[in-house]
Amino acid sequence: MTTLITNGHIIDPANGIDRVGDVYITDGKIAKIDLEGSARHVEKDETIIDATGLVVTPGLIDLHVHFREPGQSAKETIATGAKAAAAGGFTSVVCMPNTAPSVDSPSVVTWILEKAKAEACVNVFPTGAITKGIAGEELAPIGSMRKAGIVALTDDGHCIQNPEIMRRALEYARMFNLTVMDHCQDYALVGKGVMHEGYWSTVLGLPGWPALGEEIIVSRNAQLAELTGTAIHCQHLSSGGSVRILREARSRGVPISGEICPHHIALTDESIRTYDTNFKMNPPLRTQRDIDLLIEGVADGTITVLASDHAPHCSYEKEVEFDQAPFGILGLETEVGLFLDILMHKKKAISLARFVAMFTIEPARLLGLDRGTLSVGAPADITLLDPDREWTVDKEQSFSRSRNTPFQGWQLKGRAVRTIVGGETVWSS
Ligand SMILES: NC(=O)N[C@@H](CC(=O)O)C(=O)O
Ligand SMILES: [Zn+2]
Ligand SMILES: [Zn+2]
Repeated sequence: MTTLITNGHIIDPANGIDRVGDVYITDGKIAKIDLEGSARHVEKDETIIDATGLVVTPGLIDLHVHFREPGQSAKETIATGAKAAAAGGFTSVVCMPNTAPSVDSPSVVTWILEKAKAEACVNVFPTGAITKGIAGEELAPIGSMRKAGIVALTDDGHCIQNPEIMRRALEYARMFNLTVMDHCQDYALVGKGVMHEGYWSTVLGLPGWPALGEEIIVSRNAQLAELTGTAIHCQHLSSGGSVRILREARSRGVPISGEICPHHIALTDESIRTYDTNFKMNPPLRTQRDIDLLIEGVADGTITVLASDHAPHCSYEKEVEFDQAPFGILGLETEVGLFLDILMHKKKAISLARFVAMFTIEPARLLGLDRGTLSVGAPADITLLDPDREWTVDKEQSFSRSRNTPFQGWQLKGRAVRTIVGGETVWSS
C-alpha cells in the first residue's frame, strides 16, 4: 500500500530539505523523498495526494497540551483533544500530567497510553509529574514512569518552590535521560495574582502576577541546569526578562531552553479591560514590550520551541468573576494560524523553514522523540500547510469539548490543510 504526496514544497529541516518534490509512503513509513522529479512509478493501489501549492512538512509536534483524562472529561477527552490537534495540523502532542489523578505513577501512564491507542487519532506522548500529586514535595517514581512510557518530567500547573527538591529531581532525571520541563512561578511573589502586575491590574482592581514571579524561577533554573547538567525547558514564557536570562545562560552552553505560546505574543494585558475570562491564563498576558522581546527571542534563536498550552475549561467554570475563573485557554486549532500570521507574515521574525523546525525537530530533539523528520524509515507523520490561506476562527467549529478561546472571529493567514499520521489522513480541510 503506497501513498504518494506529489509536487509539494517539502520542508524537512532535520534533513536540510527545502524544495519541491514527492514523498512516498509505504506501510505507514516514509519510503522515499524524490526531489529529482524523476518519472514516477505508479502502482495499481497507489493513493495520490496532490500537494501543488502546499508545503509538506514532518508532522507538527505540540510540546505542551492539557487533555483532561483521567478525571475531567467534561473539559476534554484524549479523543477530542486529539481531534483538535489533528485539525490544527498536529500529528503528535505532549500531554501535561495535571489530570485527576495526576500522572505520578506508572499505572496512570499506562492508562493514558492504552486510552490513546484505542481512541486518539494522533500520537499522544505523556509526561510524568516530577513530584507526587504535583505537590512539590516528594519525588514521584520517575524510573518506573519512564519504563511505562513518559517522555519528560514536569509539574506543569504548579512549580516546585524548594530549590533543593528541584535539584534532586534534576539529578534523578538525568539517570533516566529525561528532560525536565518547568512552569516557572514563584508563589510568594505571585500570591493571588490573576493578571500581569502593572497599569491595567491597578486600573481594573485585580491582584497582580508580576513578571518577576516568572523570571526569578527562570534564573534559578538556569543555575540548577548549569550545576546538574540536566536539561531544563522553561514552559510558556511570558516575560521579556525571561528571554534575557535564557539568552545569557544559553550563550555559556547551559542546557536550558524555552517555549512561547501564541497568546503571549498576540494579546496584551489591556485585553482584560472587559473582564472576559477567556483572556485569563497562567502565566498572564503581559505588555507590548514583553511581546517585542519574546519575538526578538524567537528571531535570534533564544526561544526554540512554539507550543499551545491548550488548556480547555468548561463554559460554566469560565462564566464567573475574573478572579474566580480557572486559568487557561484553548490553543491547538488556532496556533499554526496565529504563529504564522504574527511571526512570519507580520513581524518577519522567522522563515517558514524555521517555523517548521520549531514545531518538529526542536521539540523532538529536546525530548528524544523519534519524530519530526521525513527521513526514510521514519513514521509517515506529515502535515500539509497552506501558509497563505486566509481564514476566520470560529469556535463553534472546534473539535475540542471546550470553547474557551479569546480568538473568536480573528482573521488569520496560514493554516494546516491536511494531517497525516502513520500514513493515514486523520484530518483534512
Ligand atoms: N496555562 C493555564 O492557564 N492553565 C493550565 C495549567 C498550566 O499550564 O499552568 C491548565 O491546566 O488549565
Ligand atoms: Zn503551566
Ligand atoms: Zn500548561
